[in-house]
Amino acid sequence: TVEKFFKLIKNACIYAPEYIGKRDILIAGKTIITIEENINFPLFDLEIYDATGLIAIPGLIDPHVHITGGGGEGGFSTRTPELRISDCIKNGVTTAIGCLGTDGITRSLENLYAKAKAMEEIGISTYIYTGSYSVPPVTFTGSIQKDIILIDKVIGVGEIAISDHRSSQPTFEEIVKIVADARVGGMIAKKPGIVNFHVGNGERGIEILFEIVKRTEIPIKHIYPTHISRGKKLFEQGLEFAKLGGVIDLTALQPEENSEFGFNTVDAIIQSFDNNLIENVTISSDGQGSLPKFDKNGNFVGLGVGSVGALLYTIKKVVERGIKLDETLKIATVNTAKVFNFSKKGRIAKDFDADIVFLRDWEVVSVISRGEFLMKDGILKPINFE
Ligand SMILES: CC(C)C[C@H](NC(=O)C[C@H](N)C(=O)O)C(=O)O
Ligand SMILES: [Zn+2]
Ligand SMILES: [Zn+2]
Repeated sequence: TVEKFFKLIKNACIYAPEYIGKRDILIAGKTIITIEENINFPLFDLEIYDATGLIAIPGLIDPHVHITGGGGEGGFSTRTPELRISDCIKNGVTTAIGCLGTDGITRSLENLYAKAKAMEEIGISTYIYTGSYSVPPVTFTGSIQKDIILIDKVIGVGEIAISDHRSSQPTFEEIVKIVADARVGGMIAKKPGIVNFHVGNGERGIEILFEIVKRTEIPIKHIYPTHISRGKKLFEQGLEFAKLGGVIDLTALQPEENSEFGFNTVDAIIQSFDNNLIENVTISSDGQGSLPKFDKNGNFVGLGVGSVGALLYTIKKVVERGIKLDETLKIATVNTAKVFNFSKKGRIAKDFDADIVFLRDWEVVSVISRGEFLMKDGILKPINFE
């Protein structure tokens, strides 16, 4: 079916993320052109979608996804599967940033780039980090600045591992040069130049990141640490980082994880609200990344694999704890868009990309990405081999 240029969404209950109530939305091509109480355009050859009874939220932005798979920390048979693009659509993720992890040898940046382009061909907006866990980072061109300046999808470096037994044990000098290169490369290419740091369970936590802020002229916005809710002490450090104006990324609670065991991302998000720091918090899924799994007593029981469904699942869990949906949505929409200067993403608003997810009781019913239905009333757009 050929997509109509004009689409009229009728009577959606909109969380933009702020709650604006029942509205009609007119879409032209990839863009939202107006949102009003009642839009009647009988003149145009347009598609009308009746969203009565549905909640509309902005397409979710997932800033850390192992789109070509990751893992391998338990040997070759523990290398995790690459992302199924339909998983993004079914879970309301319309923008994703791809990364490599521990294994920067059998996983390649070229493959990461190709997968990001595949997702884009289907209709998901994608970007990638150059590098992987290790320092010096693996690159396309041999230079971080060249990668950022010459390869359009590269918007920064990540996930660079610190305070982790699997890191390269990078020195301050090595780390600060990566952030410096990301900043200058980003300036020249008009990109955010973000360094996404993987923070492990090590005692040092994000000490080295505070040092960069303290000892150099580099603005804190280039430093974007993730997994910050993996431990209580690290999260407390994270709140201090947020108080300096930094943004901390929390790995979302995975759909099969219960939020009752120990300190977890839902607790961390609630605590961020209580400290009035929610504007400085985002969540990411670590989708297709390997996740150490623990049983109800916290014993390691093997490796799980992250799911992009963790974003919506975490938002639901936070709302069930009493935080309003319009507040909670920020951590996977506008806050994330701000980190990366995505000026047209993260909001249901005039002139923004038409990235809209329709929910009924937390079930994703329909997804529009860049003005195109990728799923309509439960029916997915055909995706090769999926
Ligand atoms: C935050 C915790 C739970 C998961 C986290 N995952 C990764 O960093 C990705 C993984 N190493 C891969 O390369 O696929 C971890 O292992 O620490
Ligand atoms: Zn990681
Ligand atoms: Zn990861």
